[in-house]
Amino acid sequence: MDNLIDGKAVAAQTRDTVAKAVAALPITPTLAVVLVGDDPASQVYVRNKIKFTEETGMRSLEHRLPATATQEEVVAIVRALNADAEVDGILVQLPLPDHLDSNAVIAEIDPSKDVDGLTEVSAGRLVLGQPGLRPCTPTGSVILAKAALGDLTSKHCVVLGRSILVGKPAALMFLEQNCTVTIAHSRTENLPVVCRSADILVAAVGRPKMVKSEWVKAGACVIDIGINRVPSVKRPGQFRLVGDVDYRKARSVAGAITPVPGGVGPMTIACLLRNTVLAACDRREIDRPEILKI
Ligand SMILES: Nc1nc2c(c(=O)[nH]1)N[C@@H](CN(C=O)c1ccc(C(=O)N[C@@H](CCC(=O)O)C(=O)O)cc1)CN2
Repeated sequence: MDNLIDGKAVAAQTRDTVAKAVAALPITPTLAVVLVGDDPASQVYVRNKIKFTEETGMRSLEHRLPATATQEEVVAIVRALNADAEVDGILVQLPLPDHLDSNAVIAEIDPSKDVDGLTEVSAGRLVLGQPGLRPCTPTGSVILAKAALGDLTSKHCVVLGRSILVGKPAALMFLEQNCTVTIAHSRTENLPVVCRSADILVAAVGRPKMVKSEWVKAGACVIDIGINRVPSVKRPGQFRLVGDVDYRKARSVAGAITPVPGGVGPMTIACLLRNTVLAACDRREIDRPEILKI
């Protein structure tokens, strides 16, 4: 059954489009990445962010701080990057070590360089329907849904999850695509019934395989944002990645579905690159490249 939405392939296409947009610009956008501590997954993500930034023709700067870094030290780096006219985008890799206040660090980022779309200004622009920098994972989810369905106008989109980082912005971004949006969550009554009413079901709850195949309407498009590490049965002592959807069974019901891994995850980095170009254009009063429109 060919109903898999290939996030790796769409991410590669998105990076190609970003590279074309960069090649046509009169400037070279610069992304600064801040990594605090030595979380192994964060190190991999940051390595890939830097690699793809450079592969798409942009410049990257990397700032690494030890896990013992103080709030003041992290904030000082962000402030220095805010003041550096060469820097177009600032990304602070999350999660930060527990003793640091992530919200306070994010609040320091100059909104014009907020390529993660996480500052209050970016969130406010999204709510108000104003142009701005949208969060990367929700953007990737919209691009994948469009890759499967084309125009999303009038589709009923159910977003399962209401986190500030993913669920809420995803709901608003599907609304921007003229979907009729329902936000569902752990206290929603008849959750399976609500989910089964969706043309597009976006799962962002962070609970492994919570969404069962019976929750999926026949032919629906399922976007699984969950990336959960669970113990591997085949390889004791090791972990494997699963989404929020029971993929194997849901795949036989859905019209289109993203896998985990290989679905929304790779789009997160591709959309970060896209945001870096958009931030560079906005800051330098260059029109946003038409080919980067969603
Ligand atoms: N500042 C940010 N921090 C974090 C973000 C973010 O968007 N901004 N998101 C995640 C981590 N993340 C990017 O930073 C990210 C997560 C997952 C993937 C990805 O491609 N996942 C693969 C599987 C990779 C694996 O084997 O572990 C997949 O799903 O196929 C890319 C980026 C939290 N922090």
